[in-house]
Amino acid sequence: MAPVVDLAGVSVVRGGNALLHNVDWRVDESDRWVIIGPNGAGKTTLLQLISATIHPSAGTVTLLGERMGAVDVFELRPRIGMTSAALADRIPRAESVGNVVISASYAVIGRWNEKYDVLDLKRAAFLMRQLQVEHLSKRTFGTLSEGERKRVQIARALMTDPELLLLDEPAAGLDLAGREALVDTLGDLAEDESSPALVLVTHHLEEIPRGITHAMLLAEGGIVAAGPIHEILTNDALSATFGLPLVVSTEAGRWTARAVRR
Ligand SMILES: Nc1ncnc2c1ncn2[C@@H]1O[C@H](COP(=O)(O)OP(=O)(O)OP(=O)(O)O)[C@@H](O)[C@H]1O
Repeated sequence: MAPVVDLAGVSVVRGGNALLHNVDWRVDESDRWVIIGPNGAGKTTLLQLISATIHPSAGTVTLLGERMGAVDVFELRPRIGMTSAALADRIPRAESVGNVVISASYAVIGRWNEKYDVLDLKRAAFLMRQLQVEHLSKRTFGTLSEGERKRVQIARALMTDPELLLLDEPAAGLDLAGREALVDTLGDLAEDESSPALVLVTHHLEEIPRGITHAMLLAEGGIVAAGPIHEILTNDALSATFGLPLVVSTEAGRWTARAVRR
């Protein structure tokens, strides 16, 4: 089976600075990855690469078996689902939740004059049920809480039945109860074998859901460590990534990190 993501010797340079340098990385179909790193590490740049949004300055990026530069990105993008704060900002606040979700099948935000078939309507209803927002389908996006908006965005990202799902800081800005509820839903998604390959970016180990199989630690545009999560999230590797002594612990599939008291 071809990898879902295959990066070889990838660098991204802007204004003479290497935002990413010499990144080699492979994501397989059954993988669920978390990418962790401090502000400015290059996490968003990496997601832009693997969502076919930007091209590398050097190296090769192969997504879903298609090499970037040799494929029409407009054919590739519907095969990749993504949520991020930047995409959320583009959703019209007056649009209904049902329309926000279903309009992804036409790669537009919000409904215009498209005709949806029964399968589209059924899939949108199924996803709203899965993300527990079915009762909100007639509400406008602008009236939702932050936690409800995150769930609607994930349902929208899954609408095209993508082969790769990218979640950029899905739990950012949620209160404790909202975070725990969303992380639990993401755990169900990650543990479901029928889910697409998953790549989730976060700053906080507490936001890693159950079912995540792999971790990448990123700092200053380079990979500090990447591989099976229990081999990667060690005190030493995490301390090196964030530049301070940290202790990592794990219980019942969840992770925490705290600074060592001097
Ligand atoms: N177009 C650009 N030109 C120059 N520098 C850029 C450009 N875009 C991003 N950068 C810089 O590249 C670095 C990596 O940015 P990126 O957004 O990928 O980091 P990040 O890990 O997602 O950070 P955060 O956790 O704060 O969101 C940052 O220092 C940023 O200022």
